[in-house]
Amino acid sequence: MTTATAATAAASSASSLQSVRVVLRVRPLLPSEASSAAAPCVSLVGTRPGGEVTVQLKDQHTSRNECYKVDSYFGKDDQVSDIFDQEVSALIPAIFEGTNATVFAYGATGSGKTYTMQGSEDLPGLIPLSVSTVLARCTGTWCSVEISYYEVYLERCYDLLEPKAKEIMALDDKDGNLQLKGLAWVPVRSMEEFQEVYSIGVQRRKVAHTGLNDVSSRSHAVLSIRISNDTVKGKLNLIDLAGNEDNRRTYNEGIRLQESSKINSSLFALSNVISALKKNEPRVPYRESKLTRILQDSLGGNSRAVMVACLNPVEYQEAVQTLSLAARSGHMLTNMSSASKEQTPKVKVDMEAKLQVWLESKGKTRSIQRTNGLFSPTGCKTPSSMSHMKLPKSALVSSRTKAMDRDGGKIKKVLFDLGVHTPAKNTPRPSPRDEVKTIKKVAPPSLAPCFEDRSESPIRKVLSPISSNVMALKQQTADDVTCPPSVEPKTPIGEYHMVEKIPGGTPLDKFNALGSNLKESLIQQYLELLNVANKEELQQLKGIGEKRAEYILELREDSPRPFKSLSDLGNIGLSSKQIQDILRKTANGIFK
Ligand SMILES: Nc1ncnc2c1ncn2[C@@H]1O[C@H](COP(=O)(O)OP(=O)(O)OP(=O)(O)O)[C@@H](O)[C@H]1O
Repeated sequence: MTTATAATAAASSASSLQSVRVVLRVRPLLPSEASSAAAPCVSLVGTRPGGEVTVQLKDQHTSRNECYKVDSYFGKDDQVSDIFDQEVSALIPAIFEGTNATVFAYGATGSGKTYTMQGSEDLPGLIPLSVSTVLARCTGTWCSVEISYYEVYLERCYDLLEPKAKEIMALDDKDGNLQLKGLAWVPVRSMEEFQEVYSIGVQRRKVAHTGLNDVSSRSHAVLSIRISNDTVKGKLNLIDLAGNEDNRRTYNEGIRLQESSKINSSLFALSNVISALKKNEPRVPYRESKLTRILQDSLGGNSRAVMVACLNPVEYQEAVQTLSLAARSGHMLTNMSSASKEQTPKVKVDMEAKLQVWLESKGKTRSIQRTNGLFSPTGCKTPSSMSHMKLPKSALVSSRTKAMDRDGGKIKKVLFDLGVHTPAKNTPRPSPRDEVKTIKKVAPPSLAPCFEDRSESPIRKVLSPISSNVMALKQQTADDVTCPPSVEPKTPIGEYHMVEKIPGGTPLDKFNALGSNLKESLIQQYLELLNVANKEELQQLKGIGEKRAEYILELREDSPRPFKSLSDLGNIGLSSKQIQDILRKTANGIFK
């Protein structure tokens, strides 16, 4: 057992008490990634016996870093069987008492969700491990086991066990209970039977090659195991969610972009549901997406859930996005590097996630390079950091690719060959030669190769009084864990003070200072207006239409003052050029 698993072992007894546990799974570097100059962005900084684990995300290109708390952590040396033993197996006895449970793998595309849920021949995932455990428990009893397997694709449900992709309808019965009309339940009595049925379904699932994953899942796939005996029926849902996608990186177009927009909005809806459940809110928004609708009887109430948040260790932005959405689920974000930072980053991240969903639901994407590249310390990417954009084919053959192999029209039984799952200590680990070890450490890149030349950009000049006041933030401890200090650019908010005197300055210096202060004042007033104006007033502002005004009001519900600096305008989908235009027109208006 590794250090991380030892720390989480103590937590496993506590796991049965929580309704939603969030566990972090960081996959190893793939051979194709190991050769790039990327260093891991995630590290374990502290554990508390029987309690949470603190992880730090750190961007190697900037000084930005964040700490999050999760219920447990599984690193590159941990196996899926460790996750099963410590987090999932505890859910199984409850389904024999009629309680439903859900385990879902959540994360960006290529972060290892399918690897974790489905696994491979040699290293079975949580799905086969769960089925074998359930079957073993049923041996010698009157209990029957059935499985269903379906996917949610473009907001519609399709049965993966039916030869012709049959659509399933989610309906309420007369008692108000959810029924998935048309869904096939197939009895399974052995792992062989399960393998046969499941591998056919796996091949029917919609996957496609994208810019980030050779075999990217385009749907959420739900494998349900239902047990029934004379008195009870219980269900365990095991869900391989489609990856949260950043279309700036995937280069998705057409149908891929449409898929991606639905994927992202349904994941966002899922995080809203979990957030509402965690906060015990009276209304849980199950009906916001098909995914949450079909999980209505397995999320909430006395059901229990485990969210496995999967991370690619070299993708900082993705990691932030994954952990912040998981944090929206009421679980994680607890510590930033200073008291003053405590609120802003969460708000920013939530806004980012919201904006992404909002824009993508309208078929648009936003260029973060254009907005963040100018204003944010995270936006300046070096060519080496962009090397992930077109990955060569992975040297590892994905489990799904293997599962999709055909041999003379006959489906190969390649998913796994497993009887009953044995505890982790007996599970064969990969031989040392199979382990991916190469993690390169690189010197921090210089700022020179940034897309935007900060010193020359006209808007950068306009913004210089704001973005230059970078200050070191105070180090803060989270319980006994310390997150390293960080710096964050801050925009002064509130009273604006005109600099009246520049000691020793020439009349021209004074005049230039006045101009710069006027610009700053204008920006501050504009931001302030966005923070306080009502919808009608917002609509009258240049560059803010009705939809954007509504969106601003929505953001203000989450955070009273969401606009603290110009970079926050990126969060309402305004590019740097648009911001520049707005400010220029506003300034022109003054002199009319
Ligand atoms: N723990 C791991 N150890 C070794 N390789 C892994 C691990 N996790 C994932 N991989 C490899 O990483 C690649 C991407 O994994 P996977 O297909 O599971 O991602 P995903 O999150 O399901 O992506 P998508 O959302 O696009 O379907 C695959 O080649 C897979 O074999």
